[in-house]
Amino acid sequence: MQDTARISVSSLQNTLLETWQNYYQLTKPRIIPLLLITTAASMWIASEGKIDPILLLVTLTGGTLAAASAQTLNCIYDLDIDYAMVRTRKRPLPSGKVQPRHALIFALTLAGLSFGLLARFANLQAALLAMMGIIFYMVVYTHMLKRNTPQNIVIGGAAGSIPPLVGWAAVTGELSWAAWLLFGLIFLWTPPHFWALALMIREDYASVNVPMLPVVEGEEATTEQIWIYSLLVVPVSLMLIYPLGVCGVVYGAFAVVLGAIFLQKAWVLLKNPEDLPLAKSMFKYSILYMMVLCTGMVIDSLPITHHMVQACTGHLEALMGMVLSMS
Ligand code: HEM
Ligand SMILES: CC(C)=CCC/C(C)=C/CC/C(C)=C/COP(=O)(O)OP(=O)(O)O
Repeated sequence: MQDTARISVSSLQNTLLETWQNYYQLTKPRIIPLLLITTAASMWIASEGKIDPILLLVTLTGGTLAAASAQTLNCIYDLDIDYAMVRTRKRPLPSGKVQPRHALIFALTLAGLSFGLLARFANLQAALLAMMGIIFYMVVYTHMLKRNTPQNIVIGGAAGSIPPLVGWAAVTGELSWAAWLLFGLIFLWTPPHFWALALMIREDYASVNVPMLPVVEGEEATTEQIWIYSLLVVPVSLMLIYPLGVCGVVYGAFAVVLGAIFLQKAWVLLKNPEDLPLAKSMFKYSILYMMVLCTGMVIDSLPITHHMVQACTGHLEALMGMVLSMS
């Protein structure tokens, strides 16, 4: 009797774990951490390094729920092409592990929880922006653009640029030029990020008639576009320092070094458009770039960083004074 009970408890545990894993995978969980890093960086800048930990927790939780809802809705809408593409056919919906109706209830519940959490414990602006992210991603990118134009991810990239707006609004209740610059930075970063990947999986997209740029215009045109957007990303990343003045020299060092590597990779890819390992390297670096750049924003915003920079500046001025007095 006891053995039977033990077996049924164990099988129930396994079933629950498997169900959790299936719904977890529906949310495309590996993408969400970078969305949250851009949100957190925005919050640290907006709060000038003195962030409220509860507000940070609430906003990142609300952002996670919203992104999870958006990605689940995207999986429901794209069930047909996800089933056909090699890269996506093992996802929970095309593989039949989760039913679309249950996924829809899951996604709408996540969106409701996100809105409630952000509206109650952050503010209405952050909650509405998170919902805007879901709606823009689903209506503009997934429904209107993805299957119809090679500019799909350029315009649709605005969805993935909304998280820092949510973070900024959560801290300040409004959207300043700096918030929109962070939006613009991710907006311009998205094409190099995704088109480098799309170069590697263009046959997959061609098999389901999704007009990604490499499918429609080929590798050369795609690597040219990656180069052009990369040339825009780097100066825009420096605009946080000048003219906006919300980041300082520490962030500047991150932005210059990371940006130089970004441009170098984009340039080499431009000269070798059919080199898929280079495309893979560019895709992976695009993620590292955004991750470390946002880390630089956070470090730069900390009060201790400002004190250290001021101390160094003071020592440098004293040294310069000594050198000048000796000459
Ligand atoms: C329209 C805009 C975007 C498109 C079309 C896009 C597309 C993709 C695709 C297809 C993948 C491969 C995922 C997989 O096969 O499971 C991917 C990976 C990834 N994306 Fe993007 N992406 C976009 C914007 C963003 C944004 C805004 C971020 C974060 C700020 C982001 C972060 C990531 C990360 C971290 C990965 C790696 C996930 C992994 O390691 O498997 N993406 N992206
Ligand atoms: C505030 C808020 C919730 C904003 C939304 C942020 C968000 C979910 C961005 C997703 C960007 C992305 C990875 C798109 C890929 O979709 P795809 O359909 O091209 O990818 P797939 O082919 O791998 O399914």
